[in-house]
Amino acid sequence: MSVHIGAKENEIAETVLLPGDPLRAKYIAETFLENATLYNEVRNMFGYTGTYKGKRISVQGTGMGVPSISIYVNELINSYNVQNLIRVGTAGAIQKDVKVRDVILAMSASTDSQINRLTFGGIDYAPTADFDLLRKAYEAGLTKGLQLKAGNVFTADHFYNENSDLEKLARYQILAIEMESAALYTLAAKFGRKALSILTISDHILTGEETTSEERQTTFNEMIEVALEAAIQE
Ligand SMILES: O=P(O)(O)O[C@H]1O[C@H](CO)[C@@H](O)[C@H]1O
Ligand SMILES: O=c1cc[nH]c(=O)[nH]1
Repeated sequence: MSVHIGAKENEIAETVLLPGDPLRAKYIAETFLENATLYNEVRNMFGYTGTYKGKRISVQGTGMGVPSISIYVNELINSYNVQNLIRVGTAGAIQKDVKVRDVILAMSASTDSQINRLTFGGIDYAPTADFDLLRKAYEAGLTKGLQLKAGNVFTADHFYNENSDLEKLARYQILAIEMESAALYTLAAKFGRKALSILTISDHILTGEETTSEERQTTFNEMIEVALEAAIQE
């Protein structure tokens, strides 16, 4: 096992879905995976492995924010040799034409996190999704009759931030705000793995419209199905 994941060697599949909320991991395993077994309960950050349409898939909660997801992604890659990492998260929209319950694909992730500044010094590194996974997810969406939006998201260190200039971010075409993708993409690049964030809009920061916490924990099935359909092609 690794420091934060209690799985034995080979108990985690090479493709892993990554929700922030561990109860969303439980919901995904119980609703979509066959023969799912729980491999991690450390810190209640549930992780399961099962099969989807015959392909072995895992789902691991990551917690909220860059430091937390960074721990799980590092350990999944370095201790369990995970190859494909697909975040299935929620985000707050800041564009008028991005609506609550829309599913978006994060092509890239801008951030106010210091983590890449600490890594790269003066360089503004651009965390980017794996194109092949992005293409597969987009096509899975088309097959389901969804025209998924793809673009730049903002990975924020704050959930509550009175200083952020959302109008400016919107003007520069940021679609939505969340808290993990920049770290996921940077770590996947560092270790030569494939990563993608698929995000359901849980609330609209401009209009105040929001989903319930129960919905964030469960449902959002379109996002999960798109992720699983992309995952089984890996
Ligand atoms: O729903 P998850 O995947 O946790 O994602 C979003 O929700 C949390 C904030 O409520 C942050 O982790 C943010 O990125
Ligand atoms: O990080 C997040 C996630 C959902 N909604 C937000 O406003 N921020």
